[in-house]
Amino acid sequence: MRTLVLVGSANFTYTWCPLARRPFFTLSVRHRPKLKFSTSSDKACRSYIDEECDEDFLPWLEQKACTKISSTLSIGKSAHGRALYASKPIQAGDCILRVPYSVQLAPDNLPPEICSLFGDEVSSVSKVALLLLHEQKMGQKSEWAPYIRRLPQPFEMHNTIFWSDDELEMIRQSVIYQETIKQRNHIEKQFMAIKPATDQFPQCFEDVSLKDFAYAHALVLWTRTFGDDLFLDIPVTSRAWESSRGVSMIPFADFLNHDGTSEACLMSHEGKQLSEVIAERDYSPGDQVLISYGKFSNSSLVLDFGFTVPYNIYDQAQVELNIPQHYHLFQMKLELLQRFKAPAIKDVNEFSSSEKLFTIKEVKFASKKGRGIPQSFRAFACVLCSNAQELSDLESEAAQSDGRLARSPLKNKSREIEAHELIHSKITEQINEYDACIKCNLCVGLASSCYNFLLVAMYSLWDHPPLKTWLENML
Ligand SMILES: C[S@@+](CC[C@H](N)C(=O)[O-])C[C@H]1O[C@@H](n2cnc3c(N)ncnc32)[C@H](O)[C@@H]1O
Repeated sequence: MRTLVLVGSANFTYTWCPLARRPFFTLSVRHRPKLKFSTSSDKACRSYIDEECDEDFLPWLEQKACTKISSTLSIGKSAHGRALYASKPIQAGDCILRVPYSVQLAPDNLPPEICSLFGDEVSSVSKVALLLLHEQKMGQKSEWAPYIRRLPQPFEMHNTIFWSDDELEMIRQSVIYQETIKQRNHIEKQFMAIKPATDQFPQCFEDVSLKDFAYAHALVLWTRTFGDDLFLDIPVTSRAWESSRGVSMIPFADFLNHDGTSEACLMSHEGKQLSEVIAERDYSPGDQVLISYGKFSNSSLVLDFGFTVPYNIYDQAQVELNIPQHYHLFQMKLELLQRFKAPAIKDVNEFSSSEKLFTIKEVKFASKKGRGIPQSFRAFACVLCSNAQELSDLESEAAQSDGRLARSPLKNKSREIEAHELIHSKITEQINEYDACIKCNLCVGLASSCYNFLLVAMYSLWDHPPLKTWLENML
């Protein structure tokens, strides 16, 4: 088994925008934590505290909000940057923080005279990104200065859009590569769309380059839609969450780090006009409080947040299966697959869907839950391996049942085995590609997590009883 290494710890460079490097948030001075070496009994649980941040940030925010935001959390330093720690005992069910909408940064905070110049093509993410740039330009005069100067510096962000071309080359065979290129193109288009408006306000946006905008945009990002009154705030990238006001940055709450296994998350109450976190377990003073940003695979995490986690239960891999033109009965197979297309299954980690791209994810052995090898993947392979008579049998069987191909095992067992051998060879091919990445010793975290879930997916084939012995011999 391979060792997992966090991608976020690698030393990435920024070569996407060939522009002069300068700090994005010029106000930003990330202070080293002043560690307390108290002789009192609270020494152990206060040594993590970031005094500079803890002593003035929350009082400033509470004064601005005219309400208490948290009485049980302190701002501290962790291996993953700033973090929130329990400063008092917390019990499961306690509300640990409440941030009113009035102190969240949303598109409607942007001056209306600027906002009115934007067309529909300018996303709310871009508007919040511009708001950050605007506040940054105002420096100490900004009413958000204490927040703005604590936002990460470019060198602290490892989202794949900031990877160099060489670094991206290492993940060329992964979907993250295409998604990264898509994100870069999207940001460039958004930058072109806002430019005519920002050019009219040189006092606010003079010298704002594509690179500056890209960093601000990466701090905010993609939107999702939610229900009515109470809903989950899903972070749309490293610091922003979505609410009815659109994408918003939620000061203080955005010091919370991610644990994919945590049940706690940031929730928004439309009625109460606030976002809050309820503790899902007890905490002792000094414990770091983590929430889940969502059910994200490592691919999603590295793309949108710039980090991966060592063992990610939401990891999945996408494997492509094509019908080569020279294949026996090519046209017939193509038509059959198009006519009986499996319904698209979408989830938060699926970047792009194609009838030829199949998502495989980990299955739970004991309960036999989980999707493992998707039925549509097996069906595709069955069609590829079938002769004319078998294709016609598959067609009438699908027409008579729920319209899905190859729902039951093929009558010809050796044909079924052949289909699974095809799946096996495709997965092996992909494992070998990732293996090449691992050997290059640069993209270890990402590649090895893909390797693990591909292996697990192969094990899921064991659920097909006739193939169990064959697979046992193979593995
Ligand atoms: C919402 S912010 C959390 C506060 C952040 N640590 C800070 O210094 O301000 C999200 C960022 O924190 C870092 N982060 C959060 N959870 C992490 C984890 N489990 N592993 C590594 N980095 C993490 C990543 O850089 C991520 O983009």
